[in-house]
Amino acid sequence: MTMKISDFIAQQPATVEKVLSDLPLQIEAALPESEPERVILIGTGSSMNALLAASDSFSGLPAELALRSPLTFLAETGERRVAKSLAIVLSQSGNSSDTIAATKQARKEGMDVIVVTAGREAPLAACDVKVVWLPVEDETVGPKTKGYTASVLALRLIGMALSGKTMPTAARGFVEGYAQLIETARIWSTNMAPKLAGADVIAVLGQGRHYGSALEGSLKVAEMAGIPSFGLETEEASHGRLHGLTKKSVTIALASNADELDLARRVVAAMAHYGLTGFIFDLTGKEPEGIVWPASEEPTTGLDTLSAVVPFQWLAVDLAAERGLVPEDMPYPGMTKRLGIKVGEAV
Ligand SMILES: O=P(O)(O)OC[C@H]1O[C@](O)(CO)[C@@H](O)[C@@H]1O
Repeated sequence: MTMKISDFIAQQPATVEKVLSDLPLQIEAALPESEPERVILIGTGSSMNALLAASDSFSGLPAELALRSPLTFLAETGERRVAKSLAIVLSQSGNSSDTIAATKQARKEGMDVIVVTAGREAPLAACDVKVVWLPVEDETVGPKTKGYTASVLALRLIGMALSGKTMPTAARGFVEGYAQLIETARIWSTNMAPKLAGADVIAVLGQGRHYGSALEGSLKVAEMAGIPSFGLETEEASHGRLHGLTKKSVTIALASNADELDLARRVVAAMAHYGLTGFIFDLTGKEPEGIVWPASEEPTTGLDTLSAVVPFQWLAVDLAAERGLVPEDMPYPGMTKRLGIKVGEAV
């Protein structure tokens, strides 16, 4: 039986449990012997979004932190060769050509490299690197959902392990709330999709780690439902971008604390004055009505980055259906192959 994206979305609580139980040992075995002076996070597309969503878990390290797309990494020279560098490379498929090239280059320069991937047969894992395996190898569709979730969590665990920390056992309580979120967000999306299917643009705003969530949420909508969609920092959006919206546009602003909520409320209120549609996903509260977010963690472990994207995953599937598209196919089948961005069989 062919698995659908809706199945993968629903499997995410089980994926989170598997990552929490299986990956810490793999990560311990993959860490370099000596402390790195520089950590470079490398990935593209959904994997770049996951790196952005998890990068705060590396910020407490004494090492300098850099985040690079594979092509930017390949084009750079100099500095990174001198310090003891650790490249952490994420590719959910293990088939992205530029990511493979960047990995080979990092090894050629003598860097320690940890690859995070689900692609057991893919060329990336064969690059003489340490590998952390994401337990999502059956997700062979282009638009990833549980692969993204597994990636963010794996990276958070790696960031913590590099700082000598482990995920608090209380984090396991998150899974229950997360399962409830998957269900409530599904119902919310079923109700909302008919109202949003005519949008000319869906903008997703987020600040801090949720800039990554905003990029990922908007990527799902674009690649499954074919609606122009983009992610922006909420702060950036308030500096001119809102003028590019129309009365047919929809903006969703993520907020994960009081400051972000204040900014999101100001943005949405200003938009409403001009008849522009905007609403808020308050990850610590009760907005939008119907979605039950997992209880906020104190102190934060950043697990809300797993929650923030869930309504967008469902919305992308439902909007595709509303527009007569098959989400697994993406609006322009064969695009990846034409772009030449993947090795092997690409959709
Ligand atoms: O994580 P990977 O497998 O390197 O893929 C990166 C990106 O490539 C695509 O498969 C196609 O661009 C995206 O859906 C994905 O986000």
